[in-house]
Amino acid sequence: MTTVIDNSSRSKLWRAAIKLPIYSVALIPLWVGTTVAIAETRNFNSTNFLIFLFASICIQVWVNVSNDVFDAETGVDVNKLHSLINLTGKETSNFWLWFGNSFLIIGVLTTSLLAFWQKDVTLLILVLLACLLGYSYQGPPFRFGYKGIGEIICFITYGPLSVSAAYYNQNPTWSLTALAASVIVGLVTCLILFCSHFHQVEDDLAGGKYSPVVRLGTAKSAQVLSWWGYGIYFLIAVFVLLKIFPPLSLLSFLSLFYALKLFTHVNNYHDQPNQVSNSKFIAVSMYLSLGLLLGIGFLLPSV
Ligand SMILES: C/C(=C\COP(=O)(O)OP(=O)(O)O)CCC[C@H](C)CCC[C@H](C)CCCC(C)C
Ligand SMILES: O=C(O)C1=CC(=O)c2ccccc2C1=O
Repeated sequence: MTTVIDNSSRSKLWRAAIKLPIYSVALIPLWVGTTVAIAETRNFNSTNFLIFLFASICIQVWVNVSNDVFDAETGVDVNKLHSLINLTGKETSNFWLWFGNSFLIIGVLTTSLLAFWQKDVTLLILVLLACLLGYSYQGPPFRFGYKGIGEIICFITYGPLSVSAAYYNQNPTWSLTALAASVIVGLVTCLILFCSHFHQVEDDLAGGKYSPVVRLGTAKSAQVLSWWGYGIYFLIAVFVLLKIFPPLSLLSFLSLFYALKLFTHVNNYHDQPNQVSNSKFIAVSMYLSLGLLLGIGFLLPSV
């Protein structure tokens, strides 16, 4: 059977393929790491911030484009109409691979330039480590995301590695507050990835991808999601009690509005792919509001 796609559906598919909301994962670690550094040093290097933001966005383009290329090879994306490869044809795979790789090269070169100016390779090492782990999530021969350990990689890369890199880019040393904040950012980022698996169980199983949701089943995964989410707020409260975070970090609790919406939605529709497919975007709203408010909580006491 041939699926006929009209122009307006096609432009919707292209918008979905570009995944604009997902680019928040390149912004929030940078925002949180930078606000902790500003709170501790009362200095802000806007040039370093903007250059690293540019590098992070380039690297995120590579993550997204190469994911579609690698997933087309295993067949897990056969029903994902907004995969770049399904939109433009299998023969364009090599083009997209190199399109993505050029963004990776630009991102790494830009980070190298920053490291060169700072006369310190730490930033570059952190970013290279994140990229290597990012590749191992989706690229051959590793494809760790297919083995159900993608969430761990996601936590390390978008949490401790990215937030520490952003902090180090402003203040070349280590900080307990930045490390604690990176744990929070990492845990919320994994929550987005976890939510993205609910509607893909059938295709993932067929393509040999054993995501945590495939392994646990959707009902148990929905419960895990709620515990995981509440655990994040509990951890923020613990960091405040231990005085690692300022009391104003509790502003991030306002994001509970999206968190509760997410937990209810996924618990109601975990086994209905059409209904649960938007949970990833509710998770992005929770992530964005939590991350932005956490950063504001760090900044306000130093204003
Ligand atoms: C592409 C990713 C998830 C989507 O995967 P999946 O194929 O399961 O879902 P779809 O079928 O819906 O597409 C993201 C994977 C991210 C990876 C675990 C880690 C990447 C790390 C980056 C290189 C870190 C960037 C650091 C920068 C911000 C300094
Ligand atoms: O396309 C996706 O589903 C995701 C892409 C992506 O880059 C990312 C990064 C960090 C956490 C989750 C996700 C996705 O879910």
